[in-house]
Amino acid sequence: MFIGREKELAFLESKYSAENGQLIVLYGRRRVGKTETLRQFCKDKPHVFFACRECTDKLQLKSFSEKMLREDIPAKRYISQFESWEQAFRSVTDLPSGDRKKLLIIDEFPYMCRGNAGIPSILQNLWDEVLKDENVMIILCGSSMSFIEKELLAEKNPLYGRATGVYKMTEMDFYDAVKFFPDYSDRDKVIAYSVLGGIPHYLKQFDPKISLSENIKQNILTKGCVLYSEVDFLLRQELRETPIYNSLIEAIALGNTKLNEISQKSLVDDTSKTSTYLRNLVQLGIVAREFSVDAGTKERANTNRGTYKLTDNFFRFWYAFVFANYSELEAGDVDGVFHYSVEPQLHQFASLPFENVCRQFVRKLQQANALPFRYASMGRWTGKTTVRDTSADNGTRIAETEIDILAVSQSRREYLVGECKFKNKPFSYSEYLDTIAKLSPQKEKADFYYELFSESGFDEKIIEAASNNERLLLYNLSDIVSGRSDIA
Ligand SMILES: Nc1ncnc2c1ncn2[C@@H]1O[C@H](COP(=O)(O)OP(=O)(O)OP(=O)(O)O)[C@@H](O)[C@H]1O
Repeated sequence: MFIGREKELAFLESKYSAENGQLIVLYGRRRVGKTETLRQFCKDKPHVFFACRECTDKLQLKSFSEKMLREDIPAKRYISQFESWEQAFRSVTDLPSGDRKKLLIIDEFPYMCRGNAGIPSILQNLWDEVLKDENVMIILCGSSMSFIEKELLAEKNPLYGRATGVYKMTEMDFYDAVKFFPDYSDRDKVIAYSVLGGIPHYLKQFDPKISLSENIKQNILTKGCVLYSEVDFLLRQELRETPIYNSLIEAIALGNTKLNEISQKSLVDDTSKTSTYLRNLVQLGIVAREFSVDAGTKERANTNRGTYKLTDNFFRFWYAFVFANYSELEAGDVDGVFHYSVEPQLHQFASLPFENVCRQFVRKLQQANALPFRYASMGRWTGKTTVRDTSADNGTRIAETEIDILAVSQSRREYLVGECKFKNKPFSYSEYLDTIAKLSPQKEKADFYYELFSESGFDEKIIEAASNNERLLLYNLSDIVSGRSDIA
């Protein structure tokens, strides 16, 4: 069953119905669902779908010719193979499609270019000369992010400026991801998303008919299953020096977030080298460099600033529980690892991804105009604040603090402070007071709203406070997971 991807399909449809030739580049990390989305898009349209292989240029041209000459085009009557790529690409204009667009999809386009570096310039000449004015749509698809971003779309590339649309596919959001296990409880949906993230290939490995625990055991921890070896496979495919990347990712998974911490922990010990390696992981969509929501452009440009987080939930899980227990799992002790390592920590492990789910929920509220104001930026806030400390001389001290969600309006006169709790007890009134205290010094200058998100509800005192305060909004797990915007 095909799930989600409405935005991607709407983008492709809008290009399909536009006049003039369309040259589209669609790319994204491996397993993100590019091929499946393209198949869904073209399933009710006349089209040619060519998947490039890693092979010589001659073989590629031969396979491409066979594919095109299977269509009812004039060339099939007098040749059995195209002599050149120029001739082959030109034949797109002959594809029979009635009055619809002639649609050619080239999947794994980087393989084609690897076999023949001249392909982009052949395509560019033909595009300028003929194709751009024809009723054609050519989609170039690829997963090699560095090739697409640094070469194909770079200024020096012949195809630069020709593409009429460029779309980078990213992982599914929480709301689409949980459609892979519709019968799970809300709590298990959050935990399953915390384990697998939004990559459809990973989500698909879970059997929605069996429990979350059984799925983790059978489909991640058991040697031989797809997800057991996926991380290794992906790193080997995309990067050289996998041992170094392994130690860097493990360092981040263990909670090291700053460049020098990661450098020391992974024993790379050279921050500029570490920074280069991390950049590659960011490009692959495995790691993200985060800044406090109020960080300026100067801070963001400084390579030593920012904190690193694993954005890919599955990688985070894999390094925390598979990599860390590799010998036991290799020996087949799945139940032992699950019982002693995964089960006791799983709930706590989900609390960080839960914050991300709540941010996605806030974004939904904004899209539905269900927030008290429109925010211009939203994210985690980190900074210094004054906290109560009875042991200090004046009863207070300055401490580093974090706010899970801070949304700020364009005028910076409205602030929404969100706190997320994924735990087995209700959000308490004193935790609410702690939240209020975090940004207290600036409060007089702006309007503050509080939104609290809790897995296990709220204590009576907060519920009463919220009933008398329209600037305090409470959201339960079922509100957040359903994504409904009419509850505020
Ligand atoms: N929207 C979706 N709904 C359901 N299953 C999906 C969806 N997208 C992808 N999948 C499944 O996830 C797996 C990976 O998808 P796909 O092959 O399209 O990814 P890709 O980005 O083309 O990967 P690669 O670059 O590694 O070839 C496939 O088994 C596919 O069936």
